[in-house]
Amino acid sequence: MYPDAIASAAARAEKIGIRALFETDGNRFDTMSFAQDDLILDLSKTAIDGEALRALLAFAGDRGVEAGRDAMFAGRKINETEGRSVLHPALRGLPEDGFAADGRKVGDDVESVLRQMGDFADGVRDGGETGAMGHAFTDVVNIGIGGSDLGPAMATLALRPYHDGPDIHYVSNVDGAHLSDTLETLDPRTTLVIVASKTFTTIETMTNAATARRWIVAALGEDAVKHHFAAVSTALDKVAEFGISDDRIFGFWDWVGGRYSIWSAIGLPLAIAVGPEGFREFLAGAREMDRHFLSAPMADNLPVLLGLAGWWHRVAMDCPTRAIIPYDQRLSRFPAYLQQLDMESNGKRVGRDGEPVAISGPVAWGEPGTNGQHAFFQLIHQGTDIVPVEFLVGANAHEGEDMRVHQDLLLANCLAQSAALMRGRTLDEARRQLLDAGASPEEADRIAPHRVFPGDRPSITLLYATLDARTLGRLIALYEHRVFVEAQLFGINAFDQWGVELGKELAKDLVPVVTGEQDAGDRDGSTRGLVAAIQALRRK
Ligand SMILES: O=P(O)(O)OC[C@H]1O[C@](O)(CO)[C@@H](O)[C@@H]1O
Repeated sequence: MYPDAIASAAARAEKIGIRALFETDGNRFDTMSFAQDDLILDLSKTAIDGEALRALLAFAGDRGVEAGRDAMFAGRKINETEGRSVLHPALRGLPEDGFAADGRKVGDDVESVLRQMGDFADGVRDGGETGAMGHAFTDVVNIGIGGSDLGPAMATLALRPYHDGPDIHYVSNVDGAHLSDTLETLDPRTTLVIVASKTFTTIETMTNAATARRWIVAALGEDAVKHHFAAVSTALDKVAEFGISDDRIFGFWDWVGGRYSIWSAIGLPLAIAVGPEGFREFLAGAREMDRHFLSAPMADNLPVLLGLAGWWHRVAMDCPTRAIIPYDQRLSRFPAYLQQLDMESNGKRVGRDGEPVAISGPVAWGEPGTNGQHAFFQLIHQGTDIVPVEFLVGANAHEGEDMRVHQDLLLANCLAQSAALMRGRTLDEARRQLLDAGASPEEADRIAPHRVFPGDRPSITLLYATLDARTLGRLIALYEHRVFVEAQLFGINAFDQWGVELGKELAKDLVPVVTGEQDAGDRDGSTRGLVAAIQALRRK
């Protein structure tokens, strides 16, 4: 499945452990941390040693990571099951980058939508764009799901210190509670609704959009729809049917995957929040990472190294999950965003050739630190499964000097967690500590095993100066490319998502059963039983 050199590096890693690597080389950070400008990737607290890294880099070469990357940037149709190019980097490119799909340059189209977004965002922000009764917009509701929600919602929260536009609300769930709880607080006269859907067919989004439309029409009349709605989609014909006026329709292209679309017009709510210039800085940050991915040698290339470390933990170390723990409250939606990016991309059971793969991408999960410490870190430190942790932390906070203690504590906690995971606490150390605290030898023997931390638990730290638009752009692009690198190593297509289809089909089929128009027929016994129970409970 993978070269002997990696297998022997993995066996050596199991035997030696991470703590011993630091004992033999106290300067390990110097050789195992890497940087793109002020963004630092620390791999030193993994079991990857120099030899393992060389073997992994050679494996990346064998798996055609560079060739695959070049094919993606050249606009080749690497999403073979959907017959599409994968060109999200073009959305943050400059004209001189020369991105092209189907042999046609795309830079002018991208720039023209960006200008349209910028003009509209400025209008919403300065009151030039108004509602049907001439009021400026105080609130924007983005209706979308998956890639049409998670990216802009995560980024709007992340860039809160730069948010000087109207309030932005995100509604994704078809559960009526989501829309109802949001609209309840808003005034239709001052609310703009953005319907964001690549396909403009997603049932959750279309249902929420129709309800929001009724809310606007009930308050302001049918004619208000054209003033209070905007749409982002690749399906311009379907948007027009909804009654949205042409100048409020923002297009993008089939070479942009939903979970890679934050850089497109899907980012419109973010542009309204932080302004078009802030949005351009965000794009520029991502482009910086693209250029780094394209030009840095493999051995210094952050997306390649992060991808190799991810693959190493998943395959060579056999860890089924990874935790993403931002020590940055404003990145609290980053783990959820990465779940779609990572698992919708690399959760595949067959490779590009249609043959089963032995292992695909890991489960990604997480919560911000320090909250996670008081919830699930117990398992990460002492449970029987190894969970590689990815810490993200900024050296600087946006809060003033009077709150400096918060950032100091945050940083100290982040560093403490990765150090504790790496070094652990031996039985002897635990026993000694108990004795020093006054325990009797019998008591120390009894309690010490519970206070042992095995250590040698891997973590990766991503350190940045400050969470601003440029850095957020770099971080997201880094993870996008990491997912791509891992897909190359697994041999799978990261850009389709057939695994979401079956549930959608069955849900459509079950609607008349739930409404009682059809009976459950010959569906499975559990579904029949649950439908009967729902109907009984609904009558109560
Ligand atoms: O933007 P759309 O077309 O509404 O799709 C929303 C999401 O649904 C999915 O297709 C999966 O259900 C995602 O890939 C996508 O981001």
